[in-house]
Amino acid sequence: MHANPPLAGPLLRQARLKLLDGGNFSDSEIDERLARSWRRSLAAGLTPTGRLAVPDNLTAGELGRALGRNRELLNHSRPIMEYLFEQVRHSHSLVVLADNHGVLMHTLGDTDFLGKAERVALMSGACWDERQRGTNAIGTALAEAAGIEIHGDEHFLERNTFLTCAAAPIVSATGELLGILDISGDRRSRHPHTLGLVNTAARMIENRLVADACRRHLRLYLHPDPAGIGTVAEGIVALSEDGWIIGANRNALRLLGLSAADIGGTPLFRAIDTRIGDLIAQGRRRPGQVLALHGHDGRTFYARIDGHEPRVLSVPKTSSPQHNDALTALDTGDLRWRAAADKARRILGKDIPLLLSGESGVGKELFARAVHESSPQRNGPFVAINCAALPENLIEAELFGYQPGAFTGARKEGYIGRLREAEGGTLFLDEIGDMPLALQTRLLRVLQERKVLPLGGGVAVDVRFSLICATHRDLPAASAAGQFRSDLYYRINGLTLNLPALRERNDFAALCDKLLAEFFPDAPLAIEPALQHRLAGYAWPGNLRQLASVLRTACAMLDPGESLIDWPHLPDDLVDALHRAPAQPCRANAEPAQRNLAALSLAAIHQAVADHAGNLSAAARQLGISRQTLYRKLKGERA
Ligand SMILES: Nc1ncnc2c1ncn2[C@@H]1O[C@H](COP(=O)(O)OP(=O)(O)OP(=O)(O)O)[C@@H](O)[C@H]1O
Repeated sequence: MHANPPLAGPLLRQARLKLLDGGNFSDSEIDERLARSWRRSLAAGLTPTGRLAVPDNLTAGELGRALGRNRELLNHSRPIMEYLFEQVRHSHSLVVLADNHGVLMHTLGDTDFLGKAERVALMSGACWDERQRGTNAIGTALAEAAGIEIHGDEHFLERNTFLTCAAAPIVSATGELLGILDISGDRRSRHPHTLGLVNTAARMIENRLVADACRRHLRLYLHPDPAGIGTVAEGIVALSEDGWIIGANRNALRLLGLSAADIGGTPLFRAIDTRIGDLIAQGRRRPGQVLALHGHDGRTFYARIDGHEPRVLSVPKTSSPQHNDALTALDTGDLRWRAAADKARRILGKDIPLLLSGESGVGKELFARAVHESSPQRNGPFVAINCAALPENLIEAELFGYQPGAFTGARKEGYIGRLREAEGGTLFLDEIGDMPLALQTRLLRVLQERKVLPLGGGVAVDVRFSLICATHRDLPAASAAGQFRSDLYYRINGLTLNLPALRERNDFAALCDKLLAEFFPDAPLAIEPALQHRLAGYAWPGNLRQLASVLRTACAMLDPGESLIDWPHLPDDLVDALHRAPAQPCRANAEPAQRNLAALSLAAIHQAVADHAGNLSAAARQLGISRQTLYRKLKGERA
């Protein structure tokens, strides 16, 4: 990130005159990023003196949903925006946070320098995407994914040339651009250090977000100088239990010579000459102390280790979707899920059996299907067999097939069996831990010899398929207890992946959005933010299966035209369960973004309803209003 060199006034003026005169400026006359941005603005059909075609502000409902989606970004940004505002308080400036579409989420500061129209344009809900407003610091920082200053005549639209703005991107632990932090003011108040200030503040927000997103993981806080640890310049790296980098801030990527694409697909020892076991041991021996680590190129890093307790380690999280396959389509951002998908991709087409473990309903079968669809044999069949659901007397015939007339009741033409049906594709054996012992022996033979012998004799037939097994049982323990053949266990677990329970995932909001979009692809549905926060804190014993079913039911409860899911749409048993569960603190609701009376009162209503787990009478009592008034207000908001 660097400031674009301030353009010499006459040169810029010349280029601008040509821009105004049909866009015939020469790229070499101006900064290259500015030239790219003016070209993009022209390509979007804008003219510097044109009017904004469509009013582009979000409606209150749309803004509410956008705020809900960006809750974490907002929570971590607000204190730093306040700090930033203190620094620029006397310079007639605004501190602005925009989401990754350029929509303003939160603004702080002095609007006296703005006329009425400009005030509207800089309110929460206004969109500053380059395609709508031409070159401007927020839109251009988004398009360039870099910090940038846009001053006066560098703005594309004449109407914005009274501004001076500096903006910097905020990037997640997995390398995704989350939003933009910006300072905008009157062009006469330009200060040479504003961009540096915004860049630093954006890094501070980013570090808070990364540390929070990775709080359940082993984390390294790194710097080449021990005194740099704990400062805004520190690198933060999150590691999975087996030492893979599953999250990092941009400082860490730069220090380690990595890029965002390496997150999720790189073990730490590729960058640093150390093993995860040694790190954990050192962290335990010298908690909180700074260790010296060495890069393979001889460089020394200093690091503080955090989160090295095994309990903490066993609950890891996110990295970045760099692939365009069926697994990516299921990826909603959870670090641990994504690390599992990254590992699965490494064995695609390699004849290594995959064993999926995880609680019931975490999505093992969907994961297995996505592995198949991402693999070279995706055009072959995917044959799924639930070993727990087949009657014991039929399972053998079902799996291995049989010769004509092999047993009473058999089809007279015989049957090739499910294993042979999987030829050239993937065989998915669900609940493999529930397979009877005798059948385990036969299955082991098939897997070893790659041949199937049908019941009733005949010749053994060659089979070729990829094998994925799934279980919610502890197979090593079942092997030790003699309930599962240990040789079969070793045969099927070429790679074991444990899929996280829903309560352990960090992508609850994104998962809800995905499910709602699946149920109603044409209508954007959302969950009321305070309710969503409450749902995110629930234990979800049935995991994704339960969440999908709850959301499907809630959608069915919506009145025609309604698009916001709230407490009255939830099934009673879930409301009861939430009622019994302790309420999670709801910070974002305690700090409403829209600081006007109506929004404050609505926020108070939602907080009260959430505090009483959807019990409207109790919420009304707490608020000192009648139940009917409360209901009317909730209804009125949705109308
Ligand atoms: N990533 C996902 N996106 C959307 N829905 C999902 C996802 N994962 C799981 N589900 C929902 O959860 C249900 C259960 O998923 P799945 O059958 O794959 O889980 P499982 O772990 O194999 O369960 P079991 O152990 O009980 O067989 C699916 O039918 C779907 O409704």
